[in-house]
Amino acid sequence: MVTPARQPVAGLGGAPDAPLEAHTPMMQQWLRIKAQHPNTLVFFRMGDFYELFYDDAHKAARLLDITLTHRGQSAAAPVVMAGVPVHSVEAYLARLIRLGESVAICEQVGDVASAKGPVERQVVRIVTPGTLTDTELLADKDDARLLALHRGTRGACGLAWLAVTEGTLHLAECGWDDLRSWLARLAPQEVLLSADLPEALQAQLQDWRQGLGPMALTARPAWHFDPALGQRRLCEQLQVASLAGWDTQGMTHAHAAAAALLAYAEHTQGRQLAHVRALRVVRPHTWIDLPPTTQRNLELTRTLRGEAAPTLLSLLDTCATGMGSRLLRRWLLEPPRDRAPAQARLHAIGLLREHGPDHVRSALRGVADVERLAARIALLQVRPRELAGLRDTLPRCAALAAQLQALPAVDDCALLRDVHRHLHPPAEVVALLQRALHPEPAALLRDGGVIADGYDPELDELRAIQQGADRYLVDLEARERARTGIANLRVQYNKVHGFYIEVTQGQLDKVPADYQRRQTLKNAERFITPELKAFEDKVLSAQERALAREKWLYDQLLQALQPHIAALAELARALATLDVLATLAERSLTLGWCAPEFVPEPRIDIRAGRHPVVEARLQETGAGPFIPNDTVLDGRTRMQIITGPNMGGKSTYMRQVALIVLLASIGSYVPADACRLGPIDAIHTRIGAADDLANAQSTFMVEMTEAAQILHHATAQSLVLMDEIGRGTSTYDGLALASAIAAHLHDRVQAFTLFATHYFELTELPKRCSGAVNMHVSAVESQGRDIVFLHRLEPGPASRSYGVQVARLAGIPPTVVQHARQVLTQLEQSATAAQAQLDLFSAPPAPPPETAR
Ligand SMILES: Nc1ncnc2c1ncn2[C@@H]1O[C@H](COP(=O)(O)OP(=O)(O)OP(=O)(O)O)[C@@H](O)[C@H]1O
Repeated sequence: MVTPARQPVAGLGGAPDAPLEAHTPMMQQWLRIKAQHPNTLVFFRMGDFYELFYDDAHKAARLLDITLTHRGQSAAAPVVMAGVPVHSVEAYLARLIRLGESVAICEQVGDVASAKGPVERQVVRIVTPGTLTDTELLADKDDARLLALHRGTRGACGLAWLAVTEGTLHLAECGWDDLRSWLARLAPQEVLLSADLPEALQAQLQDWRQGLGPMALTARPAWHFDPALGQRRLCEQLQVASLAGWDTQGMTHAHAAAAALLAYAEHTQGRQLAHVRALRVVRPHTWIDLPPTTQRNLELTRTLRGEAAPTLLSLLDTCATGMGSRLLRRWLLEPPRDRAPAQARLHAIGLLREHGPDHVRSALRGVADVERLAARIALLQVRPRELAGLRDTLPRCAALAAQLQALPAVDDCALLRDVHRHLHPPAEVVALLQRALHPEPAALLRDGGVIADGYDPELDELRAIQQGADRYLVDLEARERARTGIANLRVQYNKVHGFYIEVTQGQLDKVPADYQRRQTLKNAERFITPELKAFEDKVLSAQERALAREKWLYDQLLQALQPHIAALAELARALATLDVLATLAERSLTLGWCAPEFVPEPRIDIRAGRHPVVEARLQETGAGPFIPNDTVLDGRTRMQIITGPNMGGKSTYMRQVALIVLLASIGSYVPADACRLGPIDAIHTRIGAADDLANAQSTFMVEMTEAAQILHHATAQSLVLMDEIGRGTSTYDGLALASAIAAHLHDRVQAFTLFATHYFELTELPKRCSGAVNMHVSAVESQGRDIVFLHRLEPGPASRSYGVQVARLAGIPPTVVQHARQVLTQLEQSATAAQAQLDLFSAPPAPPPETAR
């Protein structure tokens, strides 16, 4: 029995639920394919269009703003459909991917001419936000990262991630509480989770997405997350007998995640990832912690408004290649705690600075994206022109290697030596590409003209037939004119009718008997002769055979390149590393930065430090010079209580310290005259006030949640920035909390702390706390009332806050300002009287007994 047709939203009927047999053969084919891809939009190739049916069509029409139509009947109901033209599919895909959708591309793989019933179709690849490899869909500077998350027992999480275009798998384990930080840092476009992850946790992940940018969540069957399977698949992937070399025994949660990750990546690409041969295990304390709030507040890769510039990354990224830009972003977000890698980078940057990085940078400009190309070759997706780009790039690498070798003292620099070693492209690949590829190949393989002349005798012969055709047709025309006496007889070709001889009306009486009529026009007739027909068959079949031969040769070429994928991936890493090092060298020279020095004892000692982004903006706008400031924090002085007027530069100063610490830790030069830095394990920030309305959290709640996280996680090796904590509530509550938090950070946590506040009462803290000092940003009043910010950090507390003066500058009406002045005077008088009794920094009371909680 046929089940009643579903009524789709737009009122157009559809019958996807009817039994299969009730459908037309083509819709049966679609339904079978759709059943295998229930959560994915199926782009079903029909001639020059990709069509979507039923619910997919409704969804696509809504998301892409394309027309919903219906055509014919299947299972006694009209077939609801929407389509996009094949030639512009990339633009539609890009839109869907940005919206977090996935698309299964289903192509006609059978022979249209010989097919009985609908031509055979297959899903050839699945395009998802986390597995993009297409150059058109993926910006040069962005990675598409796929992460699989496995939640094990007691909140332990296994993570496995990769960028399909990159070739390195990563594994890590963390607690559920730290997961958000990991997600913020790794910024995956797509997260795979087990379908049986409890709903509450799924909801939490959904919530986190609000603050973390676009991140699609894709549920996968629970059995895909199998640790034993993961271990086996990792061994297969890395082509090793055991994972002992990576010391991942015991990382069962990460193995489980890897199983799901690899299965999904292969499922979407339709093949094994032959180019993914490297594994990196990230241990919990490998990187300096940069919680999501820190990444946001310091505007590392995005401004507070979510824009790409001006940020630290946008200031740094003058990389010559997309590979370099992507690596630089990774360096910035993954600063190692171990100082050895930073030392190595600093050494290399120093050398490049000495000899001018410009020649290396100009040699890198225009170099093809070897990293992505290696992946696309491995996935058999690479296009002819991309391969031509690779062919033209490879010889340049050898020239780059020669340039590097010419640098004096390069042999003393381990990192540059390593780069140099990998800058030699496999000679076979260079020779093969130069021989096989046409100097300027067509964009698409199906157009032909991709394989070079002289590479394959059979192809050359087929091409000779086509090229000989022109000569032959001119000869034939001359011969027929002579034979028939028709002077204006013409031999021509069009796509519909093939070759023909055209004779005008007035000459028809001269047409010989062997001319067969093909077409009648208004003023002429078109004919064919047995000779021309035979010629036509030969030429057309030569053309078809040449195209088929080119396709076969191209496939052979890709196969021949497969053994060299690993070498190309190494080459790509070397190019990217060199690009970033040369970029950091250039930046340091252009912006006047210095090399930091690492010391084993606790210390943040910065001379004449600057905020690089604010400084650049001041320079751009011609708004005066940036005033540098010193910072001295060490084993004895661990906390600065910073006071001073609004707009005085407190936030700028605190952020600049954090940015300098971060830059030094990634091995970059820093915006200062000198910088000595001890070990650092985290940068925590509590800055600004942002309502999290989406999560129903008030400004104050957000403030306290962030402060709580810092108090729980910071250690004596952490840098903590606290900007105006407590201002989200009543004055007394705020003051009480701010003083208790400052005391806790000083006494218990002992983190390096920069504590900016408008509560003057907090300037009393250094009297009791020997590790704390008062600092203030200076300002002076000029001409009686106007305030001039000096932006200089000086010892001691600020004498006043100048809030009313700043309000005046901001344009508050004079009567209101005057009123405020009067209120302020009264408040100050009564506060002086009350202050004597208040002891904010008496020792905290004993904690309540355990049972009382
Ligand atoms: N060292 C400096 N040299 C030059 N200009 C500076 C300096 N520091 C800050 N400024 C300028 O002053 C502006 C205000 O600085 P900032 O936001 O750091 O002040 P603030 O003391 O934190 O203010 P508020 O207390 O209102 O948050 C900055 O946008 C910048 O243009």
